[in-house]
Amino acid sequence: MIRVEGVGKDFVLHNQGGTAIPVMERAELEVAPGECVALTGASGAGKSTLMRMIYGNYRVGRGVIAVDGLDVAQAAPREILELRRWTLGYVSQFLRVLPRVPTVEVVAEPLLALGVDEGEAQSRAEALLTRLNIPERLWTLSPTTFSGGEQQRVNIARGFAHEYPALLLDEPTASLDAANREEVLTLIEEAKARGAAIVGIFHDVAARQRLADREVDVTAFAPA
Ligand SMILES: Nc1ncnc2c1ncn2[C@@H]1O[C@H](COP(=O)(O)OP(=O)(O)OP(=O)(O)O)[C@@H](O)[C@H]1O
Repeated sequence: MIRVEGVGKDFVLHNQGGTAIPVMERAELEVAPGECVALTGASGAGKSTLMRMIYGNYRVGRGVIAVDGLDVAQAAPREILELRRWTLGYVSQFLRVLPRVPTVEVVAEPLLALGVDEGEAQSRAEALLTRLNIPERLWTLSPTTFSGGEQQRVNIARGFAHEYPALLLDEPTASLDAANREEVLTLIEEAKARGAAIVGIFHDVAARQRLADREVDVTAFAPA
């Protein structure tokens, strides 16, 4: 479902005379449906960079990144948007939303974008918010003023609203208490069980050991 082959990347520092800093070389990764692969390696090793390339946020310098058969490295922006709508979900560490949009709409939005009926999208959003212990009185408010943990749970609810065949998870349990962490781990296990291919960054070692079928240390992809 996700295949990374011979991927390399340089960051070009435009504000420093266009200096090119190589950050990755010969990256390889393969994730099958129903499998969870954890990216490991010290801070700065390139875990987030690889994940952002898979999502199409960072341009791929060299090599192939195929997601459900689409080469993200060569795809047109329109194809990447389609891939994100239907196939590839991404739960980043931080929630980014438009101001004044109610929480329940933030969560339902990926379903509405797929043409799911409004009532159905709303009830799926409400079920996820309930599961993730976001009190009902907050559903009609914008999440912009929520606590860090509440925002993270809204972000997770949004990322799990549609059953994406492939998921990228960046520290999904980072600021959660024990009960909510458990709920999120269960959601991820359910996604695996229905066949989602998952790439995750988990600094939470116990979470990583529980969820990951394999670990890939990105330090191996450091430029020589
Ligand atoms: N937009 C950017 N421009 C220039 N350099 C960048 C950019 N993004 C990341 N880097 C550099 O690429 C390297 C890898 O960073 P990355 O964030 O991928 O590491 P990481 O393994 O995810 O680290 P952490 O665990 O701390 O999040 C770092 O040296 C970082 O400074």
